[in-house]
Amino acid sequence: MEVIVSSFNLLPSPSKFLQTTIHMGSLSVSGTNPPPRFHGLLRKSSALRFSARHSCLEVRRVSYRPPGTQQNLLNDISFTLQEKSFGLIFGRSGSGKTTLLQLLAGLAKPTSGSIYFQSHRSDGNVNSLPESLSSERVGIVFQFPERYFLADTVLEEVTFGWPRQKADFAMRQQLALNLQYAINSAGLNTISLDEDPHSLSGGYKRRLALAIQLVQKPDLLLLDEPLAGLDWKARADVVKLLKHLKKELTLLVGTIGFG
Ligand SMILES: Nc1ncnc2c1ncn2[C@@H]1O[C@H](COP(=O)(O)OP(=O)(O)OP(=O)(O)O)[C@@H](O)[C@H]1O
Repeated sequence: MEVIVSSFNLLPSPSKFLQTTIHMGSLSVSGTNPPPRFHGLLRKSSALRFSARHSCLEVRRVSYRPPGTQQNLLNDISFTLQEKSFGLIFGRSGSGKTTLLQLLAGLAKPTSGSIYFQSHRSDGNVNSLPESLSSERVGIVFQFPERYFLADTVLEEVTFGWPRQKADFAMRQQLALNLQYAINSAGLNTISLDEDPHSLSGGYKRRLALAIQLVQKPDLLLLDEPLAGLDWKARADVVKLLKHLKKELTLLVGTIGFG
């Protein structure tokens, strides 16, 4: 099994394209190129610069063995991803991409190793204690997210997880701002919020899935095969949207790639 995490903003040389190869079991892969469908996103992110103070997602020596099994699905994985950059995990089907994303989203706990946000000063030294990835700070969009739509309207779908009891004014104001941010950021402002989610085009369904996560204003957004099942036009649409989103948050995408 193998998983490759590729990013143009891996530390410690942010201006240079670096590729981290993650060794799993006895196999390793090197010299592999990212899948072409994400090239535009990766090229753009190489132009990013460190800000005076920046925060990174740090994955350190993470291994994972599902409870009750004898074999590790992930072995000794380490990488760093700078905030507001785009990272790509690519590997063969069954190599563990989804498992890694689930660990990052806190849906399962690593058997060993650690996952945290670390803030750095401009000289590269750490600035504070590591912070855990709380569920409010991390969003995850699963493969074919439209299969999990439950509501009758776009508005209900985006606000599905909101508190049902009466919120005070400050909270309602914050929720309204978050809603506006999610709708605008996901490019849903051209459709009616009364629309049935199931009647949307493939590309708009993916936009809606993104809006559902964006409404909680995460720092890190994880996407599992965000282009799967889309035609070329919808794919281009989603890639364009991701390019826009990486200006505001850290994106990590899992996708099939063979090198
Ligand atoms: N809870 C579990 N117990 C045992 N095996 C598991 C468990 N979860 C996943 N697996 C196995 O671990 C391997 C990695 O699965 P995972 O879904 O993470 O791979 P993937 O790279 O995302 O695959 P794909 O590209 O096909 O989605 C697969 O062989 C899968 O069957």
